[in-house]
Amino acid sequence: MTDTARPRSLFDKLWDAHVVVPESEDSPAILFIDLHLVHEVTSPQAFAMLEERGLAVRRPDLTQATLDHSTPTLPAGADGRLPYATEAAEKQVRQLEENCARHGIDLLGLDDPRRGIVHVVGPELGLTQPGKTIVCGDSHTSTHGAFGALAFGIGTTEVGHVLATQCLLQRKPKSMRIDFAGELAPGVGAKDMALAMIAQIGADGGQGYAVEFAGAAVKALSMEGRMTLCNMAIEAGARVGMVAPDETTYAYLQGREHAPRGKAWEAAVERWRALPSEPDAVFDSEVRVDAAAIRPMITFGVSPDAAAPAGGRVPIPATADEREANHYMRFTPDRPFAEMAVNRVFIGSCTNSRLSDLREAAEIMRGRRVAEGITALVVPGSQAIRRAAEAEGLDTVFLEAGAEWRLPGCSMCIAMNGDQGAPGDLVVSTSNRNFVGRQGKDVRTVLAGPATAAACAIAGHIVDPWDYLNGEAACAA
Ligand SMILES: CC(C)[C@H](C(=O)O)[C@@H](O)C(=O)O
Ligand code: SF4
Repeated sequence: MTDTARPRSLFDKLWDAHVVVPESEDSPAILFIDLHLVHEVTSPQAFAMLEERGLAVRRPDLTQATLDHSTPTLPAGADGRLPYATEAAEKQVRQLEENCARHGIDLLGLDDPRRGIVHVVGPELGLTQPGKTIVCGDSHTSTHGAFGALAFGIGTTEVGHVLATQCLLQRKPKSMRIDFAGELAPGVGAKDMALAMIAQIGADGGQGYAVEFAGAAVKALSMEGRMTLCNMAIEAGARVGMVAPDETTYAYLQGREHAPRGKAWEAAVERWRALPSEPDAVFDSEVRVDAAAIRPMITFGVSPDAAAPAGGRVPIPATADEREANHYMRFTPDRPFAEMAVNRVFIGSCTNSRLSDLREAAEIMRGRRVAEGITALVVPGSQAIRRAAEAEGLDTVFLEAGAEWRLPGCSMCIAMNGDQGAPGDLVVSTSNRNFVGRQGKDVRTVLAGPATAAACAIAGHIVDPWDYLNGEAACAA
């Protein structure tokens, strides 16, 4: 039962407000879900389950679907056909189109000017709002927590449960607050914060916890930066990452397609202002990260916690796992990262494909050329971002630098659509997972922020983006 006298955290408030039936020893709580996001990979079996049981979708009005994982990022060929990687990919797309049509679910279809990666379009359309419970059959649903929502990934069976009932069985996780104290150095971004945090607490450091990111450096982040940070919560093992809503949040949301308007907007903001954790709220675990000490980061292993400053040296592997990871990555221990040659660069994914990310990459690429022999792919997170980037000429910057400018989707983040590295390639990627084979068979992935990835494309090897940034940052380096 809720102890109303206890000072509550943002997470407590979100949880309490959505409990339909409280948790007991024998049974998890039943939570009401305010927004269910759906994509083509984890929904086919869930819809099939509904069919088998003759069930309808309980709340199509609270369900939003998009196509992102399997969609090509190259346009249709001369025959008018999209270059799908496999028949299975095309089938997934068709299946979601049919399922949405049958159940009256709004789908951001292939030709929809609002289509994009599920975790990019939810916020963009103003569907993601403070105070909501948001689920999706996708682990990076934590991204939406950037708005002060309780958002987490669920499995396909649970997707079926939510489609059928708009509710979900859940046990309340423990709570953790990660406080980023101090101010970031110039040229350091949210991705660097995420990688530094994961390196500090480990890829399982957040397991079993709902994490609230707090502190001056988090407060100073844009919504894009907060989304990047919450997106990576899952890579620290936490299913939930959150940031308390504030003026930055409201300014981002106001006027968006699904945001409340007029009097309803004012009432909503008033409700949202009551959400942040109370000063005395108690967390099961508290972590402090020294934000000022963070440098542009990269990963050097096959787990996101194997992260270090890009300007440093390859750590000497100490355990059997580290030796195995090092063997796969083929990095020379104790040598500068800058000696490690790069084959490909991917700028995109739900972690780093928003307009601010593209601007950051373009700032480095402007007036420079991608190094000989390197393929650089820039994939905006949504059609809206693609249009906005083109309106300010970022596409020209990338193309003139010798990079490719593609259509929105998950693309090389997971390589389900055919965009992938060749065996042995070293790929510097702004995505969130560096697992073995994630970007193609035997591909070695180095995770980084957009500025670092762009700088690596220009240099042809791993590099600290501070080498390319002028003014203050260069002096600080
Ligand atoms: C395809 C989907 C189930 C998966 C996820 O849950 O995260 C994907 O988005 C990923 O990033 O690995
Ligand atoms: S961009 Fe990558 S991490 Fe994000 S939803 Fe797509 S596959 Fe998953």
